[in-house]
Amino acid sequence: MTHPVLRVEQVSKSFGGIRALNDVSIEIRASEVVGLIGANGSGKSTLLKVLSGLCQPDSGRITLRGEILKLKGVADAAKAGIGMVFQELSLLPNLSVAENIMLGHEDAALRAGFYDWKALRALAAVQLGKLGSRISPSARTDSLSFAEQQVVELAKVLAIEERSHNEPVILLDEPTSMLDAAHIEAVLEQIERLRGRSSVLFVTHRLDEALRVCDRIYVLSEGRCVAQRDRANFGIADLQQHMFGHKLGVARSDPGESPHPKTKSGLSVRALCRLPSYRDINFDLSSGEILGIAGVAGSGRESLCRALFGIEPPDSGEIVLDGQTLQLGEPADAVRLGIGYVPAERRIEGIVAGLSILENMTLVHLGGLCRGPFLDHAREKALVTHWIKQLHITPGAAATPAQHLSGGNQQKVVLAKWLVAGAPKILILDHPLRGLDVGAQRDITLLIRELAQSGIGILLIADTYEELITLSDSIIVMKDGVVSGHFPAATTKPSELQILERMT
Ligand SMILES: Nc1ncnc2c1ncn2[C@@H]1O[C@H](COP(=O)(O)OP(=O)(O)OP(=O)(O)O)[C@@H](O)[C@H]1O
Repeated sequence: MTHPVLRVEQVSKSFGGIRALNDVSIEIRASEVVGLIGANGSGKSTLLKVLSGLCQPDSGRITLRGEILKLKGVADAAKAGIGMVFQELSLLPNLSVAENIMLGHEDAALRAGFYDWKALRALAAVQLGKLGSRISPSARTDSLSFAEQQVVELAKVLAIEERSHNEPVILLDEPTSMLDAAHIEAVLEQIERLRGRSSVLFVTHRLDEALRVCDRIYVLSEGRCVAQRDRANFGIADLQQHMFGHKLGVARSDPGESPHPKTKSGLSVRALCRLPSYRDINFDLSSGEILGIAGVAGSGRESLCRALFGIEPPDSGEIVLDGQTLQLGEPADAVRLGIGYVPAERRIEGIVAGLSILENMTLVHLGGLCRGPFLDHAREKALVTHWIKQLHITPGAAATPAQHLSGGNQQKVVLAKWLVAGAPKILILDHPLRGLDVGAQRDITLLIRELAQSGIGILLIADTYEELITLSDSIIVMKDGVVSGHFPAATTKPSELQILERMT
């Protein structure tokens, strides 16, 4: 067995009264891919922040290759050979591949005070070569495909190898959570390539991914490390048992469940067009129906959803709700008319970081929570407390600032925002399960069904084909800005959707 490269011993970290890490001990051996999984709020990101120098532990010891490690910031971590790849790509699109890979370390290519561009490209080519890549170092980054950009991102992290004169330790924070199926595959392939060049700590909510690429897996629960085993000795059910203390049932439609109470009321979209994003879009969404939209990034589906919430008005066409033609100049119009929107980019569009859970949940509905001219604080508090409990939001104090919540818990707050003041007529859900642990995914899946059962029409963009098929009643496929097909979900297979999305 190889020796540990990185050893974390009894590390603790608290934020106010919250113990985010409680005596956590883990180790990563040379050339090993180690998985780190846990429910939302279990401490995964906090551990990565400690290891990348973004925050200091309160107690405990970290050693790297036998030497005690004290990190005052990310620059210290990079010097020691620890690099982090964040959820989203951090490359500068208008720079060349070589400039991105060597960013911050261009002095390695300085000759008599001038940049030697040939030397810079050669240094970058060395990093790309480590991953067996043939991408040209002089290519502009925004001319590359997503998968190629991901290779550049990893090559950039691998460049710390020369600076630290050691095999790097690479921290991957949910690198697949924002991606569609094809891109997830590309990232998992890159992780396989990293094995043997570096030691990797891989955080993911997708247990099947952890079981596929990791040699060993650690499970965190409420800030403690509760299990650690080789991949071969774990199964999905065991992992869930350790994460939640019990096995989870599967949130599938019960075949005996009565059909959604669909009615003739609902949303109709006619000849909607916004060039170059989409054109001639037509569909109906009845009350109580869940309509899934399949399509790859750039198919126009995100832009279409934004039009239906008044963020990006269409050039032409008609949006009709319950027989009334809507003029959606801005999101406030959509909210007033009963349309809710849970965006994919919740941390940017969904959450106001400086406000509390309570303020975030009630922000768009204050009018509906008033008794006469005054805000009914008791009712507001009772509703917010109800949804905190219903969605298992932790920490559960309504006054907690939203920026102190883990990513998954922030997401639950954004969803609750549309539920506190009575149901909207139409709810647009853009990747509603993204970033949630498997338990929360199951809770939200059941909740989405209940919302549809209660008569809300739901327009859904999902992370995976399976999620789209399981949740939807019917599915439209968008390709290059037009609707290329409309199918009942029950008889559609994931492979068919994949072909339809990419068919030319
Ligand atoms: N800056 C902060 N201030 C206060 N509390 C914080 C802060 N950062 C994290 N926490 C709390 O620490 C706990 C662990 O959070 P962390 O983000 O590490 O969880 P996580 O496992 O990464 O969750 P997720 O899967 O949802 O991203 C949570 O209860 C969170 O609310």
